[in-house]
Amino acid sequence: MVNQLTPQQKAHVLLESLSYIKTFHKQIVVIKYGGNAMINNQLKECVIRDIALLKYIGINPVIVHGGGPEINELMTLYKKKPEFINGLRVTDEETMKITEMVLTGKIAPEIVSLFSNHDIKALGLSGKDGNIIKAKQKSEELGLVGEITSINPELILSVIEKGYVPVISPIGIGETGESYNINADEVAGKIAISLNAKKLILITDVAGVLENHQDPNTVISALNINEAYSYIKKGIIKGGMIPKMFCCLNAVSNGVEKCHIIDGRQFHSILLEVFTDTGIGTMITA
Ligand SMILES: Nc1ncnc2c1ncn2[C@@H]1O[C@H](COP(=O)(O)OP(=O)(O)O)[C@@H](O)[C@H]1O
Ligand SMILES: CC(=O)N[C@@H](CCC(=O)OP(=O)(O)O)C(=O)O
Repeated sequence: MVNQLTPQQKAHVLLESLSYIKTFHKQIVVIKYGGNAMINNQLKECVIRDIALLKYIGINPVIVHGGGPEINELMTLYKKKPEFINGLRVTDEETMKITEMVLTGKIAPEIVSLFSNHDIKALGLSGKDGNIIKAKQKSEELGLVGEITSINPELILSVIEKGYVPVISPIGIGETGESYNINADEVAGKIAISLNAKKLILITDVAGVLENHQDPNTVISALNINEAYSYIKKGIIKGGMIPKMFCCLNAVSNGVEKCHIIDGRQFHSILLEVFTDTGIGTMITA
């Protein structure tokens, strides 16, 4: 499982995992698995194996998955041009159907199957199931993009209680049962808060928050709320990283101990971030 690690890294992972098991037994860790980190099958398999390991040692992972690139692909197949405003997909009725097909019809069942290969029982849940994610329209121009109005953690907690790994698609349900498309980072942050999760891990396609985002060797390994705001003010944190950072800041301001932004393109990034002192991505705390 940890073949790609150096012997020193392996030893460190083992030692750290012993103290981790004590601290984290039965604790909930919410992991947002973004679409950009799903492109390579080998990496996908590796992410699932690492999460399976967390489950084996008694941690309760909850997955919130994305799938932006696959939604783009299916839209293109249907001759629709993906369009974004501030990182959010403009979602008309057809796009909403495509989004649900991809997220709850394809990606969630695929993740469930990958867990099943490791004897882990996982359950795909649309955010609509059991009113997990209630939402309303965010803005006229974005169409069916949802703003979360409430999270009902009941169903997720009972699924965890029964020993399953919940795999949640970022779809919300409106007042009259209509579907809303919601950014997966936003969903992961709100679900982490509602579950009183110990940690929120956002898996993305950059090495972490970078001081100079042309240079992957400038990862900022730890940030607190004040530092994060100052990086946003200075324009160092920008674009797609801003909503991600706000999700983390909101989470750590509301009881989640630590958030991690890590690189899904790197093998075993979850284990390296969680079980080593320095980690490999960016850790955000209050
Ligand atoms: N300081 C920064 N460090 C790293 N990435 C940054 C920074 N500022 C902006 N970004 C941008 O944020 C992007 C990550 O956000 P996004 O593409 O929305 O991720 P995802 O698809 O995983 O949700 C990076 O690819 C990068 O272009
Ligand atoms: C409103 C909005 O933009 N929703 C996202 C939902 C999926 C997602 O967030 O996927 P990634 O994490 O892979 O980007 C979308 O339609 O792409």
